[in-house]
Amino acid sequence: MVKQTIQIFARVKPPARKHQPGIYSIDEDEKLTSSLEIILPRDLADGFVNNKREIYKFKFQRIFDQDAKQDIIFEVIAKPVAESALAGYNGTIFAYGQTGSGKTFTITGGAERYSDRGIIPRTLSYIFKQLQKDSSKIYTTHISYLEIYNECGYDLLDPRHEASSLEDLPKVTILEDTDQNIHLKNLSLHQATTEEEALNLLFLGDTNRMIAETPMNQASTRSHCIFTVHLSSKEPGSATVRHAKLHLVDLAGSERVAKTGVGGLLLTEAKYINLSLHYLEQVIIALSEKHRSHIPYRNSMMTSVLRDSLGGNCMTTMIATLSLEKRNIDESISTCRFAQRVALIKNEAVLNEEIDPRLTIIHLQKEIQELKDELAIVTGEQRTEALTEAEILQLEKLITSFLEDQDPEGRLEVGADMRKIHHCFHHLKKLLNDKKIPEKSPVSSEIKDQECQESLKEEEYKKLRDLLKQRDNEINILVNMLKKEKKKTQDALHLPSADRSEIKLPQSLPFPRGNLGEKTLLSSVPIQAQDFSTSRNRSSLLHNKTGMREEMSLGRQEAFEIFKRDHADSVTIDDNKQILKQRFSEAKALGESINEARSKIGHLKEEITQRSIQQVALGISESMAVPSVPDLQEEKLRSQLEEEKRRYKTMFTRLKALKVEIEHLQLLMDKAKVKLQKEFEAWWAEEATNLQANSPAVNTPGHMKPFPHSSESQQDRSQLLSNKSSQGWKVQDKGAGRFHVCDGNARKILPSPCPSPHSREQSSIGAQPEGSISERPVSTIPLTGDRQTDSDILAFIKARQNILQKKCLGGN
Ligand SMILES: Nc1ncnc2c1ncn2[C@@H]1O[C@H](COP(=O)(O)OP(=O)(O)OP(=O)(O)O)[C@@H](O)[C@H]1O
Repeated sequence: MVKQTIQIFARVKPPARKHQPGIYSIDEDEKLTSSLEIILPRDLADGFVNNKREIYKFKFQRIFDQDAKQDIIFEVIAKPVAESALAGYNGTIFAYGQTGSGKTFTITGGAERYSDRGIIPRTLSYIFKQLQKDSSKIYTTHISYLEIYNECGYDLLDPRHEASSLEDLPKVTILEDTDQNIHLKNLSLHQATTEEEALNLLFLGDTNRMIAETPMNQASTRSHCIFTVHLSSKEPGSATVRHAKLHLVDLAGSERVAKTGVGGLLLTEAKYINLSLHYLEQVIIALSEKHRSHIPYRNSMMTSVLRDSLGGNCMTTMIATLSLEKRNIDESISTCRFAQRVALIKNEAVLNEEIDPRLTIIHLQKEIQELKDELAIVTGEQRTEALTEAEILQLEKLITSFLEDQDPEGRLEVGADMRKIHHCFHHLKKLLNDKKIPEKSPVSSEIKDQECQESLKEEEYKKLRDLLKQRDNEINILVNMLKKEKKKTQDALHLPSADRSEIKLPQSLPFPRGNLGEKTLLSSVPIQAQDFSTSRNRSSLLHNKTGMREEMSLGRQEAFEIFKRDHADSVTIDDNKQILKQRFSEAKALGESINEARSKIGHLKEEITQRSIQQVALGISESMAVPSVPDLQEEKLRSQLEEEKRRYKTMFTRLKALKVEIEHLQLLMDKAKVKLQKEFEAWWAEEATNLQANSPAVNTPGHMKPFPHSSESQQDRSQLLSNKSSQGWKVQDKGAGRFHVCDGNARKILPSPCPSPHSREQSSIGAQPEGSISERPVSTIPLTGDRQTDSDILAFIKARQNILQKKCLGGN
């Protein structure tokens, strides 16, 4: 059992703008703890005489200032917890702080750089590396990802749904058994056998979380998320299984409702969050008070789920995230106060061991059989019929292996069958006698002579056999040499290409099939154009998750292209693309070097073997003894071989690290794509609604006739799609479901490149000089009367026009 108080750490977020100096200071001098001093500037508004406290001092295990990087946070905070989880103890790391103070950044990581990955991906990476190293145990790893929003739990790892809102995800409920253990109904557990699989699960959960959030529900801010790694370990053959859970928790923003000044749904949410954080605080207060018998865990879902982490069987660590800007001072002080209380809580972590029921059953069955056999001997209920041939053969085999067994403790297991026991004794007696008779019995001279002659014959026979063996070897060596010479001649004479490629291709690859190694090493196709198999999975996941239509209408596609190009995140995406390209080419180059090293190793090995064969051949032809130590040349070859192996290993390790980095970058890019798509869809829907509102002709029920599928109308449609001239469009009611589209209306729905209100305003005003487009010829555009299709058609026109306008402006 390990008794430990909850460890508390603080992390200060870098300010958005340079903040006022002297707001806080960190004192690292004190042994084992650091202290944070928050200095509250005296406000003249409070009058000259005020007794408001000015300096607040808080102690933490360690305080990470603004420049602390993610790797240090992992090393100091998360690694020890991950280590104890691997040893079989439950662990929890939770981040607490106001909105925007860096909780998600610390727990999950930033979305821009690989180096920004947070505690979860780094912990997964660490755990899987350790599992690979430890072959003394059998490990199984499962992942779950729970989101708690407004006191309801949701399973973020539900693969069946195309979640477009949180309510689409399965609801998780709490069940309590008679021993007061908490069980989460509907929370799925997914086995992850590799780091990659675990990261994909994290990605799936984060994507579900992102997609399910709407502007009214910024889930990341208003929900609690618990990512859990469930580890089980067992020594081979042992019936004892150890279970450990590692919770990585991103709590909702801790700000007070009064300060946020919200109403409506947001107020309800804020109340829930505040309520659940209030209950968390109550639990913590109760735990920090001595002699409190009742701890109000059941008041909220979060405290119920984290019951073991707070005052229970768990090694728990809290990270107080602080945004120490002047306007956030009050919130920061309350976060620190909360942390000070948390630091008083003592947990008692125990190893969670249980006996594997399957193994227990096997043991019990064996015991029952042994007892039955014993009983049969005691009661004399023995079988009397003779042993069969097969049984005798089996027994003799058992006896032979028993006699050959070097283990003095080894047992001859024949069960409680008296017939078998008797047979074993007889057989052993026979063996013993057969061995002893020649030693003990008087030997006649005649027999001795005979034996002597026999042993002479034996010797001669042995000599001849050795000679034959030697000749065989010589023949083999010569045949091999001949083969090699023949091959060389064939190579020189240009073998057919298929044979050559066979020789060139490496026999084995640094990575299993379908992985980076294969593609990097073997293909001549540029590496950028390729994708990992996992990434293919991800992209289908992306489609599933966004509900992205496989084929967008042309107009929508064009609008999306413009939207994407001008989106604020496009710089990050482009940067990441560049980094990804670099990493790909580095991986490709490394793959090639690895291949070279591999073939060099092969050549060196072959040269060494060749040399040895030559030595042997020389020895045979000149009747010389083969030297027992390698000559200088061979030694040189061997040291070159060692050097090449070292180089290979270094490159291989780097390639593995690159693979992980590439996959992470791909995840980041996929996430950015999902976000972009989501924002585009929202913007598109909004524009379509505006368009419907601004286009009375389309709204008038009398004109909403379905689009007739006549050849004429199809011609109109194809005319629209094939019209590549720079025309403006305006919608005019022409009756019978037909509309004229010209510039006036179309300009109202121009896709704004960036969905900010400011840019939308700009786009609705239009950058085109007045009259330059509206004077252009009016064309007939057939609208279908279907809201979605019509807005697609109109948006297509607008997107085209936007491009044309840009072209015009560029031309001017
Ligand atoms: N230590 C840091 N270094 C660099 N950027 C950071 C750091 N901490 C936070 N940020 C950035 O600050 C912004 C807000 O951080 P984050 O989303 O992690 O806050 P949060 O506390 O999780 O907020 P919420 O409660 O809304 O979820 C993000 O853009 C993040 O990248």
